[in-house]
Amino acid sequence: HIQGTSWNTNVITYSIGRYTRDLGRSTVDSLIESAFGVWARASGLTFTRTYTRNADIMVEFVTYAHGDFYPFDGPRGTLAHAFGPGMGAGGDTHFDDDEHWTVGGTGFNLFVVAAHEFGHALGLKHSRNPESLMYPTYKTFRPTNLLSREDVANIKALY
Ligand SMILES: COc1ccc(S(=O)(=O)[C@H](CC(=O)O)C(F)F)cc1
Ligand SMILES: [Zn+2]
Ligand SMILES: [Zn+2]
Repeated sequence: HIQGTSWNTNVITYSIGRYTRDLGRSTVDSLIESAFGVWARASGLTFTRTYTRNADIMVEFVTYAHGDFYPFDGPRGTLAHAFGPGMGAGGDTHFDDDEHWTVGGTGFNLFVVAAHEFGHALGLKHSRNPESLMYPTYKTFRPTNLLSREDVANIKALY
């Protein structure tokens, strides 16, 4: 995973490939859009959805081996991963479809996990601050203010 690099454009395209069956497509679409919106507000970046496979960030729900060197592991464990900025697989974000993806309540909150992964897709590494979205372990966040002051400072330092 290329870390620490950043995109050299302010308009970043994304495309959604395979979906999960845990949620309706329009629900997934809006959660993904909202997760990008968290970073757009803090960075001034613009995220534009396209319907081609050569978008900067390809978003997919996959299981086990899925075409990169990071196969998923079934339920729990790794929930998702994202490549750092770059051509080709750079930025691509994969969700383990063996997890139960939810809007809230039991299972893993897709909005929260996606916002964390998109932090990686934009070039952010993990934080040691448990209050930060980029802290390495999943927890339920107050969906109102997902980003810590540190998250905001780190994305502003990159863009
Ligand atoms: C808060 O968002 C997340 C926390 C932890 C994860 S993870 O447990 O899947 C993590 C992957 C990651 O940090 O992106 C682990 F190393 F696999 C994903 C999203
Ligand atoms: Zn993958
Ligand atoms: Zn992470």
